[in-house]
Amino acid sequence: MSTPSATSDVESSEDRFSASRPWRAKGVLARLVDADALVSADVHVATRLGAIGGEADEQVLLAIALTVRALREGSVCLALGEAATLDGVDTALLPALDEWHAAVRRSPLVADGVTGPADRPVRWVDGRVYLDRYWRDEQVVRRELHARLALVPFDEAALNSAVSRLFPRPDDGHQREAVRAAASRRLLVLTGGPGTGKTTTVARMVAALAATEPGLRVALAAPTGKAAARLQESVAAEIEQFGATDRDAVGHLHASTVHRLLGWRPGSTTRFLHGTQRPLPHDLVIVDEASMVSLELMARLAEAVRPDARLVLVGDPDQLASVEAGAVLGDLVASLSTGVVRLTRAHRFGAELGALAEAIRAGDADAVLALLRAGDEHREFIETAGERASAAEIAGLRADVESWGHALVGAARQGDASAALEALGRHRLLLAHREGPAGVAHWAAQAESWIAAATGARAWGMWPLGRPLLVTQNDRASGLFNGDTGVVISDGDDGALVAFGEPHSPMLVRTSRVPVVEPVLAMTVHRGQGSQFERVTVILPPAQSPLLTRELLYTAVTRARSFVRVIGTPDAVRAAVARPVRRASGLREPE
Ligand SMILES: Nc1ncnc2c1ncn2[C@@H]1O[C@H](COP(=O)(O)OP(=O)(O)OP(=O)(O)O)[C@@H](O)[C@H]1O
Repeated sequence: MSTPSATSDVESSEDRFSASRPWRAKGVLARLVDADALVSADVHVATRLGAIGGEADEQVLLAIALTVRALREGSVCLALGEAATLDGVDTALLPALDEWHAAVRRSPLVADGVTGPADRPVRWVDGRVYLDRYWRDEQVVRRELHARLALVPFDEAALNSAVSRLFPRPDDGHQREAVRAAASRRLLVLTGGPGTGKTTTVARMVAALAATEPGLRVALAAPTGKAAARLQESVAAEIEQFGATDRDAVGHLHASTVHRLLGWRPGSTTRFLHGTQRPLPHDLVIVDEASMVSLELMARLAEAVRPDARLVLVGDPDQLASVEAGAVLGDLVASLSTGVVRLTRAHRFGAELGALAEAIRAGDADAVLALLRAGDEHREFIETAGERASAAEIAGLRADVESWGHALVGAARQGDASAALEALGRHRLLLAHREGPAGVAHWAAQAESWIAAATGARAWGMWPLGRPLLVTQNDRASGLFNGDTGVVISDGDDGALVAFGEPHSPMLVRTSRVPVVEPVLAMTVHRGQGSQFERVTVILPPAQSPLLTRELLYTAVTRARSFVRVIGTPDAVRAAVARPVRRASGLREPE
């Protein structure tokens, strides 16, 4: 193993105390920090565990630090054999694999294998290194979900008659299959791209299962308050279409966040009221936008659903996964041979955008570029000559933002909440990064100044009329959730109100009661998840950006209902398509 690099010996005092440079890091850990392959927190966790557990072997500390990095990047564990593929990691700095495995397995910090002791902070299983609590969560998810895959008896005659009634069209085949699958096992993973009928299927599935099991207790949930509100609204609209018998059988369905369903305990984000000891009372638990559920939350959910109840996970595994570690939905789709139904027929999403999304999903960069370059009223590719778009290259974006601003400010001045909310959904500017030339901060300021110049609206002060706002914290008092968006509108007098919700049912909140908000003239693709807009412009970062992934491009493109404009270099498009996110986990591995 190596000695500290020459650069670390001549570091400036500023470097020494920078947040990313642990001053106590030595040897290979220091070199990996210098190479930006590790940050201070990775090294800190490893050295603290080493100090507590009496482990000084640099090879073990290196494995732990790289595992912490992997968690930071969304993986659940680190396969030591793949450490050399991590960005910034110089293979020459890594120990020989056999020697490395042996050192980790004999460490007093490490439980060796699935039968290893339960009181060690780190676990090694088949070449993968976990912080032990993630391994335990993975075991819970695997055990609880796999146990639900056994076939269960159900009233076939009642189900068939309900399915024929609820899905009368010949081409509803996949949706009918999904309902049968939900009846025949206690786990269903229902996937599909935007507008493929997932929510419609959920509503009709509840009705069909309620026909076979009168009195069925149903819980609907989603990872965010916004997604839960959207689920509730869509399911309620679908139920309205049912005949009286099915409507009565289903009753009123309320959707909540997964956290609230499990019984949030104040002061703890990881412990809930409901769990193995006190399971949820429901017979059917349906979780929408399940791609955003982390491993940890999925483990708590899986424990809390009664073993004899049904769990239905609904989502699009090709979208960006949860911010926290784990991509459980994707892992389940990749590893389960039963219990997964994918809806493929796009009911709403325009065919042209559907083809583009499919080409991204399939990883076919040539097809993606050809579809983008073909350009029509649904898609536009602004191929920038350099990494930064010129004024001419962003002229179309500017025109869209200005027309968006006119609609927002016009409706706001009239005090017309519905028109303001309708305008809000007309266009959204999406970016991969928060900071930098291709980041939200820069482009939001740009958009705000364009709107101010075009409309004469003031761009300062807390509540300028027409300003779009994003709620950044859940607030029970006002019923607003992190991720909700609204528009400042006139109260008809000298003051302002903020309109939230949907255009057909706006919710008006006094400015004094509005929770923590920020202007939302542009947002990250991550933030845009769970929402759709008429027109979307996505500005890609340089091809080298680590955030530029297939899931990012897919999520951005599928936020558009009718038009998407991609601004960037062809290299950036190719880089995105070529880089599916690989989140390491043991869930994909056979048992
Ligand atoms: N079997 C069907 N027959 C006719 N229309 C349908 C059918 N299934 C879905 N739709 C319609 O297709 C549109 C999209 O359906 P839905 O909202 O259920 O899709 P989704 O996959 O949940 O979309 P998203 O991912 O955006 O939430 C809706 O307008 C819905 O009414």
